[in-house]
Amino acid sequence: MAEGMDFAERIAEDKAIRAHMDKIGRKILIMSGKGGVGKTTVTINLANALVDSGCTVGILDTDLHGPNVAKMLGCEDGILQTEDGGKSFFPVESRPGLKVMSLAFAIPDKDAPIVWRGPMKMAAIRQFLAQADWGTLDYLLIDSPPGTGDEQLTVCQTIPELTGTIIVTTPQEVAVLDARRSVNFSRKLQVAILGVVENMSGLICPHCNEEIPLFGIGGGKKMAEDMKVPFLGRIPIEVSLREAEDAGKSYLQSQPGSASSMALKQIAQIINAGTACSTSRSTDFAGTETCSASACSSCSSHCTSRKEK
Ligand SMILES: Nc1ncnc2c1ncn2[C@@H]1O[C@H](COP(=O)(O)OP(=O)(O)OP(=O)(O)O)[C@@H](O)[C@H]1O
Repeated sequence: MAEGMDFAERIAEDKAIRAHMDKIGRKILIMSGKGGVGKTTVTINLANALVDSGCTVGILDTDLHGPNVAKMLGCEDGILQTEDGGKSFFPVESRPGLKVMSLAFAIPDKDAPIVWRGPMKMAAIRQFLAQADWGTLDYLLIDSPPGTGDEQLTVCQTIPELTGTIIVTTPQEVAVLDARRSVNFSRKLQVAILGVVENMSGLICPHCNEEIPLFGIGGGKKMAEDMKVPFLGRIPIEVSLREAEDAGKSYLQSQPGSASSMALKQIAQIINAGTACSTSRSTDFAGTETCSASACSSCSSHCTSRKEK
C-alpha cells in the first residue's frame, strides 16, 4: 500500500483502475531483460502501426528513470490536461488515435534524475493507472524499463486482465539470456506471452544494403523455439530508424518500404490478426476457455504455448 494511504483509499484506487481498464481492449506489457534492446522502439512503432490500421492506442511509459517515449514520438512538450481539481488527467494525444502518458510530461526539468525507491515507483504507476482518463481504447501498450522488478511486477499485479507480454531481445547471447528471465517472469506471474521480438537483428548497410550480423542473427528466434513461445519477427538495425526516433518522427511513415518498417507492420498484424479492433475486447490471450480457435482463431498460436503448459 502506498505510504500514507489507508485501506479505504486503496480500495477506491483499485476501483478507479478497474473502471479505466475496463474501457480498454488489450493491455500488453513490452519488456526485456537487458537494457537498450529496443522496447521503446517496438512499443512506439507497434502503436503507430496499429493506429495506421484503424485502432485506437494508448502508450503508458513505466520507464520512470528514463521516460523516452514522448521524445521518440515527438510529443515531449505535451501538457497533461487535468480535471476534478487535478484528481484525474487526460493523456497527451501524440496523433489522432494515439495517446501517451509518461512521467516526462510531469517533470519540468528534463535533466532532473528520478531518484525513487521501489514503493515510490509502485505508487506512481498505480496513480497513472487510477487517474489517467484514456477513454475507450483498443490497445494499451505499456513500455517498461529493463528487468523484472518493481515496474513490471506492479503492472502485472495491478492491471486487471492483462492480455500478455511481448519480450524484446537482440540476438546477442547476453541479451537472450536475460530475455529468458522475462519469459520465466511472465510464466511465474501467469501472464500470457504473446511472443518474442528479435530487434537489432543484423545491420543493413546504408551504402550497399548488405546485412552485417552486428549482434548476430537468429538468437531471439532460437530462444523462442527453445522456450516454446511464439516468435513475432526480426527487426534489423537501420540508421534511418534511429534517426527518425531521435527526431520524434514516425518511422513507418517516413520509410514505409524499409525492411524494419515491413517487419514492424507484420508484427502489428500478428498481434492484431484477424480480430477487428472492436471485437478484440472479448479476446483473452490468457489461454482460458474464452480463447478457443472459434472465438479467437487468429490468436490460437499465441495461446497454444499456454495450453501446453
Ligand atoms: N532496429 C533498430 N535500428 C536502429 N536503431 C535502433 C533499433 N532499435 C533501437 N534502436 C535505437 O537504439 C536505442 C535504444 O533503443 P530503445 O530506446 O528502443 O531501447 P530500450 O530497450 O527501450 O532502452 P531502455 O532499456 O533504456 O529502456 C535508441 O536510440 C533507438 O533509436
